Amino acid sequence: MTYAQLVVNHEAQAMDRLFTYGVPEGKTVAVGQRVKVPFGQGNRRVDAFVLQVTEEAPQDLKGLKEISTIFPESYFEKEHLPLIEAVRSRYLATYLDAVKLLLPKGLLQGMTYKTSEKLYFARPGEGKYADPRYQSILQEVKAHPGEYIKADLVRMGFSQSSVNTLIKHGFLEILSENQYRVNRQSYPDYAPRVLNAAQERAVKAVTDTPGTYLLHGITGSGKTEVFLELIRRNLEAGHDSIMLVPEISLTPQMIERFKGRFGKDITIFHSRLSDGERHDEWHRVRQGRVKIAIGARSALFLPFQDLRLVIIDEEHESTYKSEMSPKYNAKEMAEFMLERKDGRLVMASATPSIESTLRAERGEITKLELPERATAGVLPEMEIVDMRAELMAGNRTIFSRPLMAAMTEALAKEEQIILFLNRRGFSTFVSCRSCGFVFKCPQCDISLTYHRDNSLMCHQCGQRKYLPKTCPSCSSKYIKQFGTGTEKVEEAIRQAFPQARVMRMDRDTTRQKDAYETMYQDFKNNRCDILIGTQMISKGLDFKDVTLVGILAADLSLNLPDYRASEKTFQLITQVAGRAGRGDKPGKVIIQSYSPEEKAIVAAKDHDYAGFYRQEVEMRRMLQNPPFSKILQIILTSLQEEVLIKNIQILDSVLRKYLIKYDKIIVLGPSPCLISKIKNQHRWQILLKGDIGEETAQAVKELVQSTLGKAQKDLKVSIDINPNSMM
Ligand SMILES: Nc1ncnc2c1ncn2[C@@H]1O[C@H](COP(=O)(O)OP(=O)(O)OP(=O)(O)O)[C@@H](O)[C@H]1O
Ligand SMILES: [Zn+2]
Repeated sequence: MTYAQLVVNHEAQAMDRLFTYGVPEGKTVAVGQRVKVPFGQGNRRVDAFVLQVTEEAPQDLKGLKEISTIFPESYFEKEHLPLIEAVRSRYLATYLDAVKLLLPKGLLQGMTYKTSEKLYFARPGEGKYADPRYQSILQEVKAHPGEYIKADLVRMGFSQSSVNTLIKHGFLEILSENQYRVNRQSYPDYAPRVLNAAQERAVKAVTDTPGTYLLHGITGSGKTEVFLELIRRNLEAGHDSIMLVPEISLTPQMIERFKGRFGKDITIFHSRLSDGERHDEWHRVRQGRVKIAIGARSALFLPFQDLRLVIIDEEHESTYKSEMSPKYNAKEMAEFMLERKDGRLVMASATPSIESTLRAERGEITKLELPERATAGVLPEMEIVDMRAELMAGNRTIFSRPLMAAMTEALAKEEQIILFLNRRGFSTFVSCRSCGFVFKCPQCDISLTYHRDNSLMCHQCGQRKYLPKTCPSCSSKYIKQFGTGTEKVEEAIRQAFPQARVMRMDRDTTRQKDAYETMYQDFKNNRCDILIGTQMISKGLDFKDVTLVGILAADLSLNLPDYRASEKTFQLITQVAGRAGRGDKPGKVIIQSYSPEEKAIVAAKDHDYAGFYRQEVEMRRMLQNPPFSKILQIILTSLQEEVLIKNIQILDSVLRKYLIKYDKIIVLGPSPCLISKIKNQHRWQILLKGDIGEETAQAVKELVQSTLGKAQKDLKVSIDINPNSMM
């Protein structure tokens, strides 16, 4: 008899092992196939996936059950097993979580293809069917074979009964086919540029030798052109390529460039696709119909047959680390996958992460540089404005005098302006000027954001309420929003420059499906003078007429309780500033700040990546922060605060006792998280910091599970290695 070891579709931690089942006589199964099996005491039929097939009988044959259904499709191959193991062991995930990465979206919910009944022309109309009302239908279908279903023709104004008659008498034919839910929009050709010397060198280095590369190219240095050329060469050699980008820089412009260069050969895989579309794209890849994918993190696991090139754009972004189980890091997994088949990984950024530059310095990966802009332009001129001095001089507005002057000048010259404000939620809280009371969400414990319709909103849970007229704490009338939101900036701009055409781009204004695309086109075609926005406009945009960038509050991100605050601030300023002066007109950037002496701000002003890196890496080394250590974050959440506190204290003392033998790991906490409550769930955390290897992490995970044991019915645990956020 043949036996199969299966991963069963069951969420419980305790089920995180392989189960052995017998394969029915006369049947075969292979790794990656989906089956149904009777499971548990009630023999409920559940989905499972084959991980191993063996002829060897298991030790304990008692109670062995058989697979009940075998589906024909398989979803992964033997060669994926190391990947599944790696995701499981490095990120403390379950088999099921790891396997799910490789499945098409919606599979376990029973999603299949949409089939549709497409019309084809069969034979010319004759006799009474030569009548124009029939002829016009036949001609239309003949000109567009397989493009219409009946409903389409009716929508176009043809009579339904005429169409039916033509089908009935065999003039038109219906064929049903799997319908791919793909976007067929076509794009103008995006012709290749002649590469400059630095671009040429980078392309050659990567082409010549497999391995991992860090491409450090300043803003506007033409990294995209390097990516396109590398992909073209990889395609020419018959291999598959993936380019990962952060969701927010998958801009219409980026899509335009890739579709315009590679046409239909490419799939764009992002969160705005419906589950159905993702399901279909997965199958297009599986069938080898496309050889290139661009997408967010999860596109890395599309089922390409011969993946040899992965490009990770904006590699410094935190979005490559998943915050949901499995909490994998796509950069690490890409490297893992490619190493095993002599592939090439290119991580690119204008502001590489401290970690990647350190790896390059240590010789673990190869650094390539694009030190100059690809167009005639140079990097913009940068100016820091001390907002404290502005206040002292009596300027209480959001805009400093130098910024006002620069805006006036740019508008007069009919040039475009970008105003950047980071993270709206942080800057628009409402407080009482008499007693200091701050409006917070009673459920989530973060400050509420003021909106212009006089409402307050929690951006964690979405609760909204009206702003009262007086302070709930002291009844004073002097309650006022503090700082600025993008809406307020927009209002102030409209007052200051009533003639200017203004657009605001943030999560509120881009919620509708095509809003982003429309705004992008408007700005590109100079139908707008001033673009106000959040992170969304900080990267990737390449508009030649933008000569002025204003960064309204550079220090907001400096005050995050995170060891990466400084790095993030430097990156953000550099990236936004990089939007200025990309054409042949010189650019100018004004950075408004309340802490103008901060090293992140000064270094960004001086375009001094190397200087910033040296200081920052020393600081990390001194404080033993990553990349010189790992952080393991254990978050407990519960509706019941006492249960939570009691358990986390027990856990803390168990962990401390256990970790005594590891003198290189320190335990921080337990403490309430900065966001101490989400949807009424209280949150506390313990942080471990130090030399935490895979085995240690695994041991800690098991210890956490066993210590909490039954208490887990009242609380949830999340364990994350090097988390994105420590809030
Ligand atoms: N070899 C070249 N010759 C002429 N123009 C080029 C060349 N390479 C790139 N460009 C142009 O330079 C501009 C900037 O290129 P691109 O957008 O690729 O920069 P980038 O490095 O990705 O910048 P960022 O990181 O700021 O987004 C584009 O308009 C592009 O068309
Ligand atoms: Zn809330």
